[in-house]
Amino acid sequence: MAEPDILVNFDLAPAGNAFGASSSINGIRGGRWKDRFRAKKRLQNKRGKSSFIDADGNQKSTNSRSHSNAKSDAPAASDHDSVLVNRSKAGNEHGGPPRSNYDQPIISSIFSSNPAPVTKADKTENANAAPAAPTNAPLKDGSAFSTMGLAPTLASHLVNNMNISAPTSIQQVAVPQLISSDSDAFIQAETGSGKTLTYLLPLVHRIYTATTNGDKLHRDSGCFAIILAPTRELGRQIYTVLMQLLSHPSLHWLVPILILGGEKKKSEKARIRKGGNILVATPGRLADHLSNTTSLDVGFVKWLVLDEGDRLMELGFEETLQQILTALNERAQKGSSKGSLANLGLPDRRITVLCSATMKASVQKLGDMSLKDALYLKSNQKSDTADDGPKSFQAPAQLKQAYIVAPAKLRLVTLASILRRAFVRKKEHMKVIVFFSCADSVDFHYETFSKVEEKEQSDTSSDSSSEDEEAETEVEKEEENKKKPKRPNLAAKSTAPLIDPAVSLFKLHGSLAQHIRTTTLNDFFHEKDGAVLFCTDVASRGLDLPNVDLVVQYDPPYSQEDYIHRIGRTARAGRDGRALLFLLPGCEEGYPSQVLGEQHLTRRLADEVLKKGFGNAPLPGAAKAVDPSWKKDFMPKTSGAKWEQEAIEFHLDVERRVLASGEFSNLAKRAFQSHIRAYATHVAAEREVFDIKQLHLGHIAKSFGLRERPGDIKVPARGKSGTVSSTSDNSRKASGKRKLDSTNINEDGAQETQDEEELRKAAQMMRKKMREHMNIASEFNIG
Ligand SMILES: Nc1ncnc2c1ncn2[C@@H]1O[C@H](COP(=O)(O)OP(=O)(O)OP(=O)(O)O)[C@@H](O)[C@H]1O
Repeated sequence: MAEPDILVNFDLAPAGNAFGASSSINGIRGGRWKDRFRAKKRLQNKRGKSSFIDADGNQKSTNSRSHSNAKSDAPAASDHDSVLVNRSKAGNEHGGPPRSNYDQPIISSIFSSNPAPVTKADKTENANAAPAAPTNAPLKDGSAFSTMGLAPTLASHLVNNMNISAPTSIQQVAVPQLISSDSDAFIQAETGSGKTLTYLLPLVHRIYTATTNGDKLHRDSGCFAIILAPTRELGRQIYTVLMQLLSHPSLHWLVPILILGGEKKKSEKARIRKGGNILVATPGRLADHLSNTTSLDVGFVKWLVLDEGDRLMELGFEETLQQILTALNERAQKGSSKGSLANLGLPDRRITVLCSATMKASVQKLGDMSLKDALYLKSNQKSDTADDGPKSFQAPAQLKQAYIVAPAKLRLVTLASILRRAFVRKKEHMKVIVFFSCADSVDFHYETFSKVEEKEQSDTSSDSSSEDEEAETEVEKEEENKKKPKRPNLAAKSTAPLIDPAVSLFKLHGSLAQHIRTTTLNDFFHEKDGAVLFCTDVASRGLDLPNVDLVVQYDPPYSQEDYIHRIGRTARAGRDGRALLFLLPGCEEGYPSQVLGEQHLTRRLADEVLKKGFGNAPLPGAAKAVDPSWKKDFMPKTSGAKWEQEAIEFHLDVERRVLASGEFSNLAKRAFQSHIRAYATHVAAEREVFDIKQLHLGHIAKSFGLRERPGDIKVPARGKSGTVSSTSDNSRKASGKRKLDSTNINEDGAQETQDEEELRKAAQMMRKKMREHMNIASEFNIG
């Protein structure tokens, strides 16, 4: 059938604009506009012609079989970088429109009409300057764990079995204090400075020495410590470090328990019944067990650690934390059913330790709620460049921070260029993390860069707990697992031919089922070849992933604290690392000075980055979008630079995939919509820099491979296949809440804490912006 399905993706202006006459198309008169149009298409097909739409929105026609006529029909080579593409070269991977429609050429114009940066790069900056001396590394001044008051067994266990020979600065300051004092404490130190061991070592030391002071304790003696983490991933990581610490034979009686949202409650209950001495938990699930699990004995709890304090507050755990504190106070007054543990050398009162790399109002509020006469413990190590004034946050000095001002339409190709370059010199063990503002955008970009045909099975259902009958005990669970067929590898993992075929691509966000999140992180952690992780902020806090050399913030963070935590996934424990932030030309260029002030960021030039990424060999696994013979006649006369042409081809290939596949197109539309919504939720203090009114929605849509006018983008309703609603309809329904990774937030029992009023205003602004664009012609108003 010659139905021109492709045109449903374009906003056609009234027929008169598109075809030169409102009542006659190619001399065909009368009847409905659609019928005339179909007749015209039939005529064209008979003549062996196909049509294309140029970047200025004009319908053109040319002979697709004979190149001799091509020049006369084609648009004159324009000063902008449009290119004619024969889409028949591409496969129809997702069951898109019929192939005949796919043969129509399209135009791309990513290098035209881009706003120029409003600020100039500082010529004196040298991005290749040697990094400063590390500020979060183990000390090299002869400091040793054995001289810090730690039990010799523990100190030698660290050196001999955990390969940790010298303390970091914060460990040197805080461990002796926490061993000798019963005061509450607030530990503030840079990302990757070893805060986990800083609070674990003193409490394990004190429980260990208590066993040598009096009666032997055992797993049933009660819970001595609770460690709360804001995310399940972080909870699991803390638990792993704790297990390593307790793997010494003299400590094997000390049993840790992990209880997390998203895990089976019944098996957790069984573990709690068996007894455990140190509990690592997410707040929502702990509150649940405190209310419903009678065997959870917290009458003895002597330590409460609140890791990533600000994040705990941000995710809306304030009320839950208050409940937990109240429950712990009540149970402490009642005492434990196991009797008294007096005179064992454990603290008389419960010590609360609050931990964070950043200090902001929410941490102070949590401190007010939970701490009493607390010690403020911070690292002694100063960076060569920083002054001594109080800091709300600071990045490790050796971390090289940079930003790039990339126009919206060039964002995708710039990202491709950066990722490709990242693996040129080294692949082994090299890892990159790319942060996006929302789960939909992660999904879209993951799909864009993935090798679609060979993608491994990935399950995106959001709840894993309902899929199996819950096992009563660990033993029963084991038995059940043996009977079950082996699960395929469920990691959200793929290969990345558009970066490098040897590189693996992973994705992580809160809408993935818990078992996929866990497997994905685990696989990324152990990946020996090059690997890239596309993720939301679910991976920004506390995660300790080895060999992360580069952190890219493709979407800027929601606050300066998020910035610090995101870049803190690299340059850990004294290692080198690089961080790159994407900004749009215009008001966003103020971000480094207006928001990050204390940090020093060098500027990288978008052109230079693109040249490096696209100037050499074509992307290894990329399908070639442009038929060379067409290219000869129609490749635009821009600067003629190879890198520009390669970048255009890369982008066209993505646009082509969007046009060809309903599924991929829906992914792109959802991602675009969620991206805009997310943009509207930047904190009020930063809204001058992230001003939604300045966004060019058409250009943003382009970076998602979309060619429609933003107002015409029909975003499919989630879960109701076949039903679509326009972006503007959906945005009308938008709550405006920053609930971008909802599973992560809600399953753990957190509520929104963002100022409702502030968010409502943001949503209003976003809706206004969308309405404005409904009626404004842009380059997407084709026809
Ligand atoms: N004394 C030490 N010597 C060498 N490596 C260490 C030392 N202490 C901790 N590490 C390692 O440093 C890395 C970072 O530790 P950790 O995750 O505790 O940092 P953090 O300060 O909590 O970071 P974040 O603020 O990002 O959560 C881990 O891989 C850990 O094993």
